[in-house]
Amino acid sequence: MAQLLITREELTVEQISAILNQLSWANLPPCGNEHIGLMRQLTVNTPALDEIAYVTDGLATCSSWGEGLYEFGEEAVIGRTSDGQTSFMLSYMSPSSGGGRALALSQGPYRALISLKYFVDVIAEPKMQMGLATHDGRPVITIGSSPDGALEKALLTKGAVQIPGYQQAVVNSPQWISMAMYPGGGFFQYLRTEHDGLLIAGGLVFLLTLGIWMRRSSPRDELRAAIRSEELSVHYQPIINQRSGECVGAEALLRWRQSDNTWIQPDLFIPMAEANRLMAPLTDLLLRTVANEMGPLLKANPELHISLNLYAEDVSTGRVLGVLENTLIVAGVRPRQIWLEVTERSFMDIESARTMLQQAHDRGYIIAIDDFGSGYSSLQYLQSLPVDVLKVDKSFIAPIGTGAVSSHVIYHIIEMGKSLNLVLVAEGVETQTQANYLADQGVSLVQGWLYAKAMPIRELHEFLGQRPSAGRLAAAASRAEAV
Ligand SMILES: Nc1nc2c(ncn2[C@@H]2O[C@@H]3COP(=O)(O)O[C@H]4[C@@H](O)[C@H](n5cnc6c(=O)[nH]c(N)nc65)O[C@@H]4COP(=O)(O)O[C@H]3[C@H]2O)c(=O)[nH]1
Repeated sequence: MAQLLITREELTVEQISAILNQLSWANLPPCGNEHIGLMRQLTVNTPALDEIAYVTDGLATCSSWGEGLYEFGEEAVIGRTSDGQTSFMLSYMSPSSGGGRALALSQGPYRALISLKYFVDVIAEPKMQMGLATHDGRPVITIGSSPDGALEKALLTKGAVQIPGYQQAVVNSPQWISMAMYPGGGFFQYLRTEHDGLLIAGGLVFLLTLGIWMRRSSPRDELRAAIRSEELSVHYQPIINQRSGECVGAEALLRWRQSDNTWIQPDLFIPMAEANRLMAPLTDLLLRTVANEMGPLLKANPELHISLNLYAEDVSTGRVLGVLENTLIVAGVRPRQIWLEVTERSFMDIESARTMLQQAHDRGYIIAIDDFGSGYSSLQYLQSLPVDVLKVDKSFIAPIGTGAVSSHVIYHIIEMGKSLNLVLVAEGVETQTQANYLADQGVSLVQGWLYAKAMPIRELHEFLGQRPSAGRLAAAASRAEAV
């Protein structure tokens, strides 16, 4: 886990430094429409990033969310990237993004802000404590720390001192110290306290085994092994028509549950898979699992659809079309029940993307643009590609009803979608206020925790059975399975 936290940190810093370089190279007139549009597009397409601000003399003159002056609170510089170009500081989000604490990456006049909450999402194991500190032991983020301050003490000693009553693991990188602690005695403590003799006698064997285990259990190797042993599973998040209350489909989302029952979030392991060329096997696993688990339900309910996330290379190579044929289509699912979600990141090679999406569209699949941002280039893509559905990213839904500057952006996105005759799906709907606003604007397809979180297939069957108009879906699926 300590290694995973550092991996997330390093991948995030690498990705965001590249974004800041891109902004500097673009050299656009500060705070003009094009400049704000580019900052917004980069923010929306980068899950880790909450906001980019353009700063002069400690004042932000504009940000991804528009114009408007605001002052940064007291910031503390805590380190620099190895090339010295980007510095890290503990900072604050702007008032329109909620004002919480943030890690800022600063390069020239740009400040990229990442909410500290982002790093907390790494684990879902309640007893695990985790912390990230600067290389000299100053805590930056702590997760689940206990009142005895054990985690903070361990971080200050850079993990050199073993805190009684905990198992602890520490990983050092040139910039960071990452620590994971678990209460109670574990295997290592048992060996150390009770069986010193055994430890010495077996030391050589133990170290050899540990060496092999450590080599095998880098996060990358664990992910590879998890894909091979199908340790990853798929959860399904319902998509609801809020006018009729019916569940019209579901989005398939990958989940990784490790052998110690820790859940790892996709926005951590997917970048790791991308960096290690593991995305193709991951997509194959997704499609196989969805065909097995949801195939009968979809076959029996022609009106129900499944939304699948494709990654950039799935789109540029077109390889995924063959995999779809051999999995979902063989299982009797109709192409129009399959929505392929693609993000703007897939359009780096726009010509290959256009060819693949056109082929997919011609075969009857529905093309959805995911995590849609409102930059100028987005509109350009929308007009030139065979797109049917626009999935409005949750970052545009969250500000609805808060009075934040960014809350107006959603209105323009909806108008744009309507003018292009696209079906709109709002993602990340959490409150009734958001749902009412969307209904008033004519957006009927919604997805979010207000209705349901992503769930395993068995719970999806129960969910469908409980919905008044959708009970027939589950019943029909059971009949189909029985045949
Ligand atoms: N705060 C909040 N969040 C909500 C709410 N409703 C849904 N979400 C979360 O929003 C994400 C929606 O998926 P996405 O934008 O496609 O974003 C996905 C997608 O880009 C990627 N991903 C997940 N599964 C796959 C996959 O099978 N293949 C590929 N290529 N990417 C995947 O990982 C991203 C994150 O997935 P998840 O962590 O499952 O996070 C999911 C979902 O759990 C809500 O009301 N509030």
